[in-house]
Amino acid sequence: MSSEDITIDRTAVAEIAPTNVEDSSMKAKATSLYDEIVKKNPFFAAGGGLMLLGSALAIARSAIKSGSAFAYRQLLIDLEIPSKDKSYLWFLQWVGKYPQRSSRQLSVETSFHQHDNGSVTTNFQFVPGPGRHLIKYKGAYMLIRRERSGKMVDMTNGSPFETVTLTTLYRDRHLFKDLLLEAKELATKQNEGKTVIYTSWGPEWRPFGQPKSKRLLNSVILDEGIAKTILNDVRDFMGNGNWYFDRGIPYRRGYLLHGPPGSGKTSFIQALAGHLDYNICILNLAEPNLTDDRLNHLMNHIPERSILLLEDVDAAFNKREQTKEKGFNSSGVTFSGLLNSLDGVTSSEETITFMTTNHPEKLDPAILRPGRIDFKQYIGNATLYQMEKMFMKFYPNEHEKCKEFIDYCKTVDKSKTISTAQLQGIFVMNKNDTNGAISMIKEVYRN
Ligand SMILES: Nc1ncnc2c1ncn2[C@@H]1O[C@H](COP(=O)(O)OP(=O)(O)OP(=O)(O)O)[C@@H](O)[C@H]1O
Repeated sequence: MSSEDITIDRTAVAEIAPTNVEDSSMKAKATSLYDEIVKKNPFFAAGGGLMLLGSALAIARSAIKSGSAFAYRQLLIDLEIPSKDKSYLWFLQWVGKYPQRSSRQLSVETSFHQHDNGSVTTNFQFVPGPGRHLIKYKGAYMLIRRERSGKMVDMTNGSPFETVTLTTLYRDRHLFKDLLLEAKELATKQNEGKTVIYTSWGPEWRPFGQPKSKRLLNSVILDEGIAKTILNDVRDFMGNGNWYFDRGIPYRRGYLLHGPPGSGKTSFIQALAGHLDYNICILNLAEPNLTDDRLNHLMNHIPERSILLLEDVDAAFNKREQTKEKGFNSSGVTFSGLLNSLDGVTSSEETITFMTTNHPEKLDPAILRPGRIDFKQYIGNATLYQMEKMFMKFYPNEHEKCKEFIDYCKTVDKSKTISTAQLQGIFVMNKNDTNGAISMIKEVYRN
């Protein structure tokens, strides 16, 4: 080190020295102040200092917490799908088939698939069970949380309420819509060419079993011209939406099919729904725990593209009689409840309601007014026309035997009738035996 350096250093020391003197006196003051406040103060001695320290830490922790919640809100986005929403089942089906998925908690969903030849296969689908799962969708990671509410149980069907929450980066939020549309498309594709039959589960409509292969319209044999007349009327109604809207008339039409049991009323309505590419919502008004409120709610929440079928509509007209064993023995639906529900259906889509009854004489004339029932059709027991058609359907090419069968039926007293369901039963029991079918019908008529 040169002498010049030493000189400079000394000068620097000389400059700094007074400051250091000031500093050390300040430090001494601070120390004595600290001793005064902290060491000699009984409050601090009693742990107040620790309390202050704890509070400072708590504040810091809550600041970190709210900071991270803020960051979460800014960076991530959640989508909740409750089990009551339509898209819930679509999503579970979709994710069950999604390949890029990592889940360790699985739930099984068993379904039966009926093939066209009638055989049934069982399918097990593994869907994410309650817990956390991760998927990668269109390049974005999504966390799936499926949660079951332990306390809240859906009283109508005993199942716990569930939610699925999807979480992803805020910038990928548009993918939620893509994903749900994809799930809906998949569900629709699975139902293509099939008829979904909905039944009521408490206040909601739920698919009953797997979608069924469409029943061909001509497989239900009604008396001459009836099927065509009904089909034309429904088609005409469906094609005239604007006419109704322009005149402010509710866009709905009610049909009543009445007649003896087993004449094909329900089968025809199901086949008609399939023919029009509609699903069907079936509600039996004789159901003992169906109330006016439930009926009203269900009728106002019909799934899209569905025909509503109210079976045994006369049940609403039964007098409430009390029996010793069962209390009130009629259904919970009242006549005025049914009328209100029929009048109150508010849907932007068309509403097609079919009603069936075996006892039209029990219906109050109030239900028969247009707007409630616009089209009434009797579907009776088998006529000769239907007998011939059914015989030829079961035994194609057996023209001779068909003639023999019909000739015999012509001789039978007109007061003796047989339902088409009974007739089908005879043919089913004699699959390849026309003689067996002929002798069996003779037997039936004799008794
Ligand atoms: N006209 C018909 N053509 C073809 N099959 C029929 C016909 N009528 C009845 N069947 C068969 O009989 C069974 C019962 O028919 P369906 O339930 O449709 O009768 P329904 O008139 O609705 O009876 P209910 O009034 O008791 O409800 C079905 O398997 C159906 O296939």
